[in-house]
Amino acid sequence: MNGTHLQRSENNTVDESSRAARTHSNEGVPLIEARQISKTFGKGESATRALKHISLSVRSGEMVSIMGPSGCGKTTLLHLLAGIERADEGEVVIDGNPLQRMNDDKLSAFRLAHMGFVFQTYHLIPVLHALDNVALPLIGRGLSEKEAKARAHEALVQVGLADKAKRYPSELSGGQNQRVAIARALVGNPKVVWADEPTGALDSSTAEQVLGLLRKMNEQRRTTIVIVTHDPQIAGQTDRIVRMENGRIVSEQPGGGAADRA
Ligand SMILES: Nc1ncnc2c1ncn2[C@@H]1O[C@H](COP(=O)(O)OP(=O)(O)OP(=O)(O)O)[C@@H](O)[C@H]1O
Repeated sequence: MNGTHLQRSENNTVDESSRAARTHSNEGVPLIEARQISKTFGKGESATRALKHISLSVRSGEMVSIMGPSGCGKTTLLHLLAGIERADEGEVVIDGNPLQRMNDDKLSAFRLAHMGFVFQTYHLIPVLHALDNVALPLIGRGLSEKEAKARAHEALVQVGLADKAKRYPSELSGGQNQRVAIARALVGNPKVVWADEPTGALDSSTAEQVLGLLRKMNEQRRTTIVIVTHDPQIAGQTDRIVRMENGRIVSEQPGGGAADRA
């Protein structure tokens, strides 16, 4: 990653960051590159070849969805791209950084500095209220508690939940918890946000709201977003739909998001 750019983004307010993002010089350049990656779980007769020589390139500022039948390898692909799991073969390069050359500590630090995550089941810490959940990645990066909380508050404003800052996950609805998770994903101004079935547990109107927030993040900050989804309505609003079957990519086609931008 370009350290100078990143530092500048971290010091910006939300409005300044979107202005900086619009003039982002890397726009359209590949940010994520997977080259011939494969992954097998287990050994011998019980082995599952989850991914078979997948190559995929995602441009900076792009919003991409990954679709396909259950068990075809979508989550595994997301985990390999994000460095949550390692490929058996091939390589993943994020903004010029080959993930497989990093040891586990470096990889964790890289994820914390440059990536945000949104999961179907939110993955919020139950004993922390919304503000502290959102502040957590910044505390992990070494920001002071005061600074982290100030930025977390801004992020909660962005997702329309400033008034719920002191609520615990158990006191919020599914949609509200997912908005807190999105605030947590965006608070550090990451280059890329990975979202695994972010609307899978939500009703359709709440799902639309959540997708709207991801799209806003993508449009205003030019955050690159990769979404795994079963929902054609969600995928249809992204720039590109990547379809998988049986551990392979079988097609790629433009989604409605690309047309909206044109
Ligand atoms: N940790 C694991 N150990 C063993 N097998 C695994 C593991 N993780 C995934 N698999 C297998 O790898 C294949 C791909 O799984 P993956 O979760 O990536 O599919 P998916 O397309 O995301 O499915 P779904 O849409 O149901 O979430 C499946 O056959 C799954 O059972």
